[in-house]
Amino acid sequence: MLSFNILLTSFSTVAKIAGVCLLLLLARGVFWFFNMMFILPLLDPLRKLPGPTGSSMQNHFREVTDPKYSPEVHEEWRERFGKTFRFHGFGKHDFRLMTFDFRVLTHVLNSPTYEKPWQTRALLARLIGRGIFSMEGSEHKMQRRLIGPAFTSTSVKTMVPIFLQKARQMCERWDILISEPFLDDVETPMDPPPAYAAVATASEKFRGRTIDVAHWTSRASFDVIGLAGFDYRFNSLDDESEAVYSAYRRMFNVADKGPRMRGVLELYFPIIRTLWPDNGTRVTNESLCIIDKAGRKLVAAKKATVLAEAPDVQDNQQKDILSLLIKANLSTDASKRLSDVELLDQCSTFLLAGSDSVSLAISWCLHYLSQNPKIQSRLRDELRSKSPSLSPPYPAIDYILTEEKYPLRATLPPTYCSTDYSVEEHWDEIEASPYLDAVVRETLRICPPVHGTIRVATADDKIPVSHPVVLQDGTVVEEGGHISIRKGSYIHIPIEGLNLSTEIWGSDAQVFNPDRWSCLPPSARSPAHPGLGNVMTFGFGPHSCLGYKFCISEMKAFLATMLPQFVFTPAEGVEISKFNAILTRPYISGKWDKGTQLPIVVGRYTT
Ligand code: HEM
Repeated sequence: MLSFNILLTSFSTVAKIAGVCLLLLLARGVFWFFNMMFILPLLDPLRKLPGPTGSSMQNHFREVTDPKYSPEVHEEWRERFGKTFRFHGFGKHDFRLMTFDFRVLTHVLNSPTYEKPWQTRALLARLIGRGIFSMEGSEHKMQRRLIGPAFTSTSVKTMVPIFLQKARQMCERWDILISEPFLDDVETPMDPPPAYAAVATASEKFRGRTIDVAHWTSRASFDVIGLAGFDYRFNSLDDESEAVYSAYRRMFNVADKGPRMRGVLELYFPIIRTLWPDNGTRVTNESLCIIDKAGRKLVAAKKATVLAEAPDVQDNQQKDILSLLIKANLSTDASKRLSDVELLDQCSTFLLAGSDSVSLAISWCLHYLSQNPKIQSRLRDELRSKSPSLSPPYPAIDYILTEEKYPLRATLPPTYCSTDYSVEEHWDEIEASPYLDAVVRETLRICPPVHGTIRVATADDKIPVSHPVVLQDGTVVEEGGHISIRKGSYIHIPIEGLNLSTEIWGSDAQVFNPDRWSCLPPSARSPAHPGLGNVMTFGFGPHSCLGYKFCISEMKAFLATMLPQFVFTPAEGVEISKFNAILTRPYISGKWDKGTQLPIVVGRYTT
């Protein structure tokens, strides 16, 4: 009886303590909520800035991030509130900064006070590990120093044969698709589209087939980064069921659906994934497992090769990015070296950063060319006039990969080996095509695959402005003055908004006009415009895109291979829309559930 009483007393003591703890926890929660909703906003210096309002729980995420609305909304806000203003994040209490003032942007993107928010880094780390994307501070600096040399112009030039070879291979697949007998339920031969009537011979019907170009460029660019990044043959152009490729596709098909409430909850409470995994979590985990296994093998094999190599073998010659990275890693101070896991994370980073982004840029370019037949014809004429090698029937098409010059390419199909034309000559012709350069730049301007990026202030700060900001109370912060921002505030960098700003690009900013690149307005030129290549597409500052040159070269190689051979026209009755989920993707309006798609009629160009 006594022991029962003792038990009862101890139980009631424990219950009391638990009750008090619970109450304290609840009080802490209530205080946190009250503080976040009512006290902190009163003290937030951003509340003084002009900007759009809304009801207490209204957010502006759709206006800021959805490409369906963002181009118009950004322009309207900039005109109404000036270059620097605030909008609402998760509700009226959540003030966020947006700016079109390059002085503000330069400060934010260059200062160590501003970092990528932990939410962005956690989301990326879940998918691609802790690579350079999720690094900040000294760790980031160290990784950038190691990785940077693998992306110089010289290094990228050694990758050109891969770009050209994969572009050729994709064109061959398209050619086969176009040549296949037309089945009633797939496609029928058709009259040439009016803009191309002149190019079809009288006896020949224009042979065109609707091809989902986004699907094919995605496969091609994955193969490219496999070879250029790790000398690994995904071969997804031939077989899209390749294990690592399909694991990536499955994983990103989940992520590409965009943020859902569950995803946001998982970010704050990752335990949900373990306790209550849904189908998306299972698919992601399985995919990560496959990628991890393949990646470990690859890193181990590469490391062994690099270690076995004579130390005097020249860098930047016939080397994939991972080999260059391993070599640089080995020659660095042991305490600063990347571990095998970190090397693996870099591989995943390159796969994410280097495949879909470029494939989308190429796809969007084909979309704009299909809608602008005159621009398309002019580009084709330029490419065909440059060199016989750029005109069908490609007398020297096997020139591209000569084994003695490009031993790395020894792993590629033997059909691409002959010696009658050098890659250098071919590439020089492509590089010396001004209209191609303008088309590529214009595509990257008008449809940047990365729609925007975010930074968070890690300390209270004062940001200099180069354009006056009229505060809510009428006070003016003059040019050269400062606006205050407090620790924890978010800054949205509107990449697309800046690329489409009429103030920078002129009244035709939303028009696809490659000619603008022969006479840029001063506001779009350096030093007024600090972006890489005069656009914001690749950012600038210490976190700017490492793959900028890689991307431009790959795009040029693909367009220079496709355009002389094919004609692109919009698929009839299909309207294409943009969706922003990690990257800006095309889909058929009303059919987002079918995922990324960009159907275009691809016809053979005949003279
Ligand atoms: C159209 C193609 C591409 C676009 C639009 C693009 C865009 C960007 C942007 C905007 C950033 C900066 C993000 C931020 O500041 O928050 C970035 C960073 C980066 N990009 Fe790209 N990128 C492209 C292609 C590539 C390619 C092909 C590679 C590599 C093969 C690559 C590798 C990287 C890396 C490693 C970073 C992180 C740099 C750092 O944090 O120091 N990108 N990219």
